[in-house]
Amino acid sequence: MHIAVAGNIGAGKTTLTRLLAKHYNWEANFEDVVDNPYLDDFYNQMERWSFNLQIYFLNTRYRQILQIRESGKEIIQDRTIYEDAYIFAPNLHAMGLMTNRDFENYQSLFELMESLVQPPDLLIYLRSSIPNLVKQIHKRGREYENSISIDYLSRLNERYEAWIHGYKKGNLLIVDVDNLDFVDQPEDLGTILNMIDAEINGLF
Ligand SMILES: Nc1ncnc2c1ncn2[C@@H]1O[C@H](COP(=O)(O)OP(=O)(O)O)[C@@H](O)[C@H]1O
Ligand SMILES: Nc1ncnc2c1ncn2[C@H]1C[C@H](O)[C@@H](COP(=O)(O)O)O1
Repeated sequence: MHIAVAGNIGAGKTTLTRLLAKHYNWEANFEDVVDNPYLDDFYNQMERWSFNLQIYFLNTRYRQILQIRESGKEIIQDRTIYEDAYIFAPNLHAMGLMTNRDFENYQSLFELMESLVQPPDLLIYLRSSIPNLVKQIHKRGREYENSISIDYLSRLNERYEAWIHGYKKGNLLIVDVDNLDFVDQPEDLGTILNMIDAEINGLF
């Protein structure tokens, strides 16, 4: 079984992935942030590093999906390849931070990869307002993320909402996280677990 957690920067994906992996005894697969060789440079100079970063994420995410399916284990994944290809990359292109030829090249590679992978059995989308994202990005305190603007987050959020609205690849659970403190309030985590239990029971 492949469960994936999707959501904008700071929505709580990594935190929830950890909690769910522990609760259900699933294996957790995280995205490559600490060892990412481009992220710091990207936030300093987006136009210069956007293509490099997108190829890096595409490569690492694709390898993750292949490994998830080959393992046959129950795995929860922190962010999907669809978010790279349907949200981040087109947003950079639309903002003039990725050239047409780089974006076409990227899309062509993604189309090939997409034809070879299966979507998750369950996608959990963490929906968050911009003020909540800003608060949680600051709480996390990664220095290179200080340059993230409200405009950038808002554009991403609009693309997330459009993507989720049309998501038909598999089962989808939407969780509004603005008023859910699953870090310090056990009953809020309980609310999410009940929602997930209902989804999982419906899968089998
Ligand atoms: N629902 C929540 N309630 C309280 N704190 C949260 C919640 N979700 C995330 N956080 C905190 O916000 C910060 C960012 O969360 P994180 O899981 O790293 O987000 P993401 O992986 O989506 O970027 C972390 O410090 C985390 O503890
Ligand atoms: N595809 C991506 N393009 C640009 N930036 C990305 C992409 N995927 C992740 N990121 C960034 C956003 C954050 O700064 C870090 C970690 O993501 P998070 O949502 O905090 O888990 O990588």
